[in-house]
Amino acid sequence: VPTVGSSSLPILSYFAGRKFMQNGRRLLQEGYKKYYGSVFKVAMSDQWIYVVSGPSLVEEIRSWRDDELSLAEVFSQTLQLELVMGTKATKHQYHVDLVKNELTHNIRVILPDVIDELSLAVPEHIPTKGSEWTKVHVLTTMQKVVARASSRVFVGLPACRNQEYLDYAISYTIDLMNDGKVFQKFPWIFKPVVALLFSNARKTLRKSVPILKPMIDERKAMMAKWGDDWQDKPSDLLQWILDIAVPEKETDFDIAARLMSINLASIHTTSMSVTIALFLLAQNPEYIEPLRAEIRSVIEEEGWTKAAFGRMWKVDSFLKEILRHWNLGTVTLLRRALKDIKLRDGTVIPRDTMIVAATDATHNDGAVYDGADHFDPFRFARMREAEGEATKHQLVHTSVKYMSFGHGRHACPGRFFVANEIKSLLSYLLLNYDIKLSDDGPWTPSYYGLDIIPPLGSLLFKKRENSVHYEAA
Ligand code: HEM
Repeated sequence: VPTVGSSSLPILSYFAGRKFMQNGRRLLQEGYKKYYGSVFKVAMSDQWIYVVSGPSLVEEIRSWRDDELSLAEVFSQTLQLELVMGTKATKHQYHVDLVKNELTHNIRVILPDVIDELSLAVPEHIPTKGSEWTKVHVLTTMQKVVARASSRVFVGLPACRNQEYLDYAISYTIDLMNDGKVFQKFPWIFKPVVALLFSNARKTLRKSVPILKPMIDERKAMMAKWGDDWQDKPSDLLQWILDIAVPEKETDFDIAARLMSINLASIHTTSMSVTIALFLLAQNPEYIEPLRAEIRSVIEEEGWTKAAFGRMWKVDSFLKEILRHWNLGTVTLLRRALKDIKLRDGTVIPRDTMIVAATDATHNDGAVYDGADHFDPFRFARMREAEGEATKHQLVHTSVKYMSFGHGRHACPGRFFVANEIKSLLSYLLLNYDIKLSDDGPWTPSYYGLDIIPPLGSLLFKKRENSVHYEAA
């Protein structure tokens, strides 16, 4: 397997790995061009990653079984997940299926709650006065708003308004990443002890348990009294988890660990995407009116409903184009080989290495998208207008050409929910606020290692005179 950006010799590849943090995106694009349709490898400071490109290899990767190429095992060793979260939540991840099935099928029912929560959380976190411009740090504000709206459907009231719980929900991801950096410094034999004694994520998770406990106890009492169903039985992730966890005799810690796993997958991905969207709008004010006009007209006809968000083709396209052009990670479909994997072309991916798809390079390939290096907010809306193409170019549709949510069996199960959540939030913001750049200036997209660096500055927000009353239909 050819190497890009370094020598294969261990010491040289170590230094190349450090360089990868700065110029990883360029190296992946270089490897993609040179070895399109085959496999190349790049050095990261602690491991090699094998990169595939082209439709047939992406299809091949996604077709391997989980006991051969595993998504769950990608970070489980480096982050010592079993010790941080316990065996139950790491080994039997039924909470992922609950997102895929229950959450997705209930979007119409839970959307009014999301909208209700947003309508309270946004003015609280964007406290404008009269017609003055107010400077707002966008990423941290969106984390708080998204954590609260998402928690409304993950744990319901009152925990979704408990600031301490929300802080844990937000910090869990950051704690895990910081833990990973600490664990990396120890030989494997000491990692379990270090994880048990020093993991911040484990501490955060433990601190969330007493906050959730009264709700868990109350719901368990209702389940004991009424069985499977009762009037006003909550429709939220906590309840769907309890429906399985209680007969399985899982502990409160196991239940909290499942909730935190979903917070991990959802809060930062969503808030980063919204933050990028807001900066792009402030930097390109000409995008705002077409979006606002579309939002206003469909909400006037349909109310704040799933049907309305389904008809927002321009908003959908704008969001899809953001993730096409600046995907949150340069690669997706991350998998760890649990044994030597022999691909159809004879390439062998050695056991215990990571294999990924070159998502950013594919998305920015001129042969895949016309004018790929140009951000074209309404490209997907135009593509949908062609005969028979209306669903193929929706935000939630994945393919070998569009892998921002992965592709195949493990494609992001939260994407249907998040498409509605982001559209609700963006609609609320655009109808109620004017937005412009602050003296922090515009966002210049860049990546560190495999990840995008989201906008870290502030924007100015001003309440619009003709704000739209926000009410779930
Ligand atoms: C813009 C926001 C989001 C992006 C860009 C995103 C992207 C992704 C990607 C790339 C994957 C890996 C897919 C693969 O490797 O094949 C993934 C997995 C996952 N996502 Fe998302 N996601 C987002 C929001 C959410 C939300 C809101 C939830 C929950 C409500 C969620 C839940 C999950 C879960 C549980 C998995 C693991 C799937 C599995 O293990 O099979 N995501 N997501």
